[in-house]
Amino acid sequence: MDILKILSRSTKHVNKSTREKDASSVKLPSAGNSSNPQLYHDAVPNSRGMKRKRDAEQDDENSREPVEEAVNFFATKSSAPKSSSQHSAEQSMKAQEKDSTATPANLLDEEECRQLLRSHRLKVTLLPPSNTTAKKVKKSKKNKTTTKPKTKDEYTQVYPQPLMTFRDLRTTYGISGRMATNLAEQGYKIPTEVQMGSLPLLLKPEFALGTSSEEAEGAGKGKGLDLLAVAPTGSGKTLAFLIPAVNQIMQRRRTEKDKDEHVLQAVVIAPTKELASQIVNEAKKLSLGTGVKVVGMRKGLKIIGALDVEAGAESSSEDDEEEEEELSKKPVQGVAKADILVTTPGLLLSALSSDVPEKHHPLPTVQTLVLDEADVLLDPLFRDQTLGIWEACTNPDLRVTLWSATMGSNIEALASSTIYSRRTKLGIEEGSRIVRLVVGLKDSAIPNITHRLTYAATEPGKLIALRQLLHPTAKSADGTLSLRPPFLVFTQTIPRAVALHAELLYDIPAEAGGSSRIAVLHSDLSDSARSQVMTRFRNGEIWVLITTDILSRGVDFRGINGVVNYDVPNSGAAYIHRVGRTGRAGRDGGVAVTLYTKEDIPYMKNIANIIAASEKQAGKPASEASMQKWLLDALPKPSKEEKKKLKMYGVEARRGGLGAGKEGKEAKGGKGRMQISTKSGYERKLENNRKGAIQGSRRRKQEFEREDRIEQPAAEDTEWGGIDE
Ligand SMILES: Nc1ncnc2c1ncn2[C@@H]1O[C@H](COP(=O)(O)OP(=O)(O)OP(=O)(O)O)[C@@H](O)[C@H]1O
Repeated sequence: MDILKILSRSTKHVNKSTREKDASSVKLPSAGNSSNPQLYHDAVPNSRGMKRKRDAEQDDENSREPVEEAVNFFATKSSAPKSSSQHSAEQSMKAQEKDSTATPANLLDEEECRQLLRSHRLKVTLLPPSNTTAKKVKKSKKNKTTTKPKTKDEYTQVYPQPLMTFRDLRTTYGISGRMATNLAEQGYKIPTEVQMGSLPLLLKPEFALGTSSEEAEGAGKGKGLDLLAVAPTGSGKTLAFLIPAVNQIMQRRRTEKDKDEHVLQAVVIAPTKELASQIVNEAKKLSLGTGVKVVGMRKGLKIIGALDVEAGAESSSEDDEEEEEELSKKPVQGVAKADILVTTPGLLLSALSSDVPEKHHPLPTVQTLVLDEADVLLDPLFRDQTLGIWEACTNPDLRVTLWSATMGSNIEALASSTIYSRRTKLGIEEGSRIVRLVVGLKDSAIPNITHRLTYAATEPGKLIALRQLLHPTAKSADGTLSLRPPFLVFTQTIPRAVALHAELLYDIPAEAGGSSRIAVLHSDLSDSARSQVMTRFRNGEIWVLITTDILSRGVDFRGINGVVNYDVPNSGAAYIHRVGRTGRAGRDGGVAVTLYTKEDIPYMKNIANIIAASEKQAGKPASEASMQKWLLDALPKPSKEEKKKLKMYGVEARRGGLGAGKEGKEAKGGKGRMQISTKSGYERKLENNRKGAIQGSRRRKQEFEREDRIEQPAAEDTEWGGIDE
């Protein structure tokens, strides 16, 4: 099944010709248009006739931007005419291929930057320089009210130099030749919007902000900047934070005597092991041959570079050696001598815990702290752990970058108050500026996904609907709907994921791989089982992966065709992240199906609004919108309390296994497997084998009849017909 190989995100370098050959053989829809990973190319006229326009329905702060009348903010990349930026990116790419003599890019004037950033829907603002934010947040805690840090109007918009091509990283921003080669070998040519906006700022802030307003001072004068970046799912945020991290380490090495010593300089935190291990792979590919060492945190790993909290003395290299020697006698523990450490918050914090209660070993050498999926990391579930690590980073030159496709104003407020209060604690008088970068419509799904809401009267009805997606040849209530594998199915709880897996286990006939094609992944599985499932899914051995929100964030399966929300997500943000597992890096054709019953109706408004906004972004005419206005208007608006409850506990009827009501309640909190079928698993297996045999015999007959006319492919190359459209 070579079509499924594109799921892989391996650590191997891919030879260009092989990659092109693979890509051309790929027929999957979401592997379609990926020649340009950018999402937006709004046309920007040359005339300077500015006019303020406010879109009443776009109640996001992006709508406050002055926009030029001719800019079509809802144009899709396919329908929008090629903008100057797109032309220049393509031209630069061609020039890069032809001409290897590198000259630095010219500094664009502010108006040019403004136009380019606008055409890619990039908005960059400086957060207020004072510590007003911190004060307000503290006050709000006391009064138990939520206060926004400052009004949006008080943020200052700036227009940094955009990155037009990856070649400029070498010629203008000074990354090493080896890293530039690694990027080229991975096939990266045109930067995505978030890379376009953030890389100049993080690599050379003084250059990037050189032509910008006076407000940019400070950030541009050697104090650097901290960054909050909000950019769509699958838009390349990983590279955007890894390139500056690796570059900073290489710069230090160039100037230091002991070039080969590994000093922990960057920590990347991600909420799940799966995401952390994916980031490790990406970082390794990027730093291949640079001498930069990337380590993924594991249980029992001791961090070299952490100070002893009681002794308060910095570990000398002698101490390190003794420590290492000591630890080498204990096989359970390892020692992380790394330049970059990638970790989940709990793992690192427990490695830093000391005998002094509430005190952690500090990490004084860390100068870059990256929070990937920052809104989750600063959400109550992980907040204390993340802030604990942040506090342990005591280096006065620490720069923090926060990344996500969704970031509420409460998270922004918490991030900036933490930056300011940390400064006060460390006695840093004047620090870096906090920059916020937003790509596209904030908190919206990417515009190239097709969304479907499918109503089922009852819980078993959802199972029928899911089977119809699996077997679209069967008579379907929605005949237009079909989903090609591979796809992900999200449930609300672990018991429901387990039960659904058991229910569907024998749905794929043995001749197509049978039960091995369907798998389940959740946090109750062992680490090795989880990573095995991930590998099999990436290799295309698994076609349908049933999971919980554990895979909703950050995980990148390149060729995934669809996402099924078997259970509605617990929040609008959860919807955006779940469906964002498809249609990545600008690929078209991803489908997101959400099944719902009457129990879910009170919570559908949020999702419906996101779908409507995303379709509007994609330029879909109202007549073709999957969210018809009458449905949007008819859905009840959940109260704040209901939203909070939903986020914390999910839909009540689904807190247990597949059965609702009493059955569900019994399974609440339990890990038991529940089934809604009246037949035993064995009976269902026999029945499915029988069905598979009948289907197989029918197909063999058809194939036999066709044999005279066409050349028959080898048996192992044929796909199981049940899943095809
Ligand atoms: N400039 C680029 N050109 C082509 N592909 C790219 C580019 N940058 C990143 N990609 C690819 O895009 C995919 C998504 O990237 P990444 O996982 O970093 O997205 P993300 O923004 O972190 O998404 P999420 O919000 O879901 O975590 C990856 O397969 C990556 O290799």
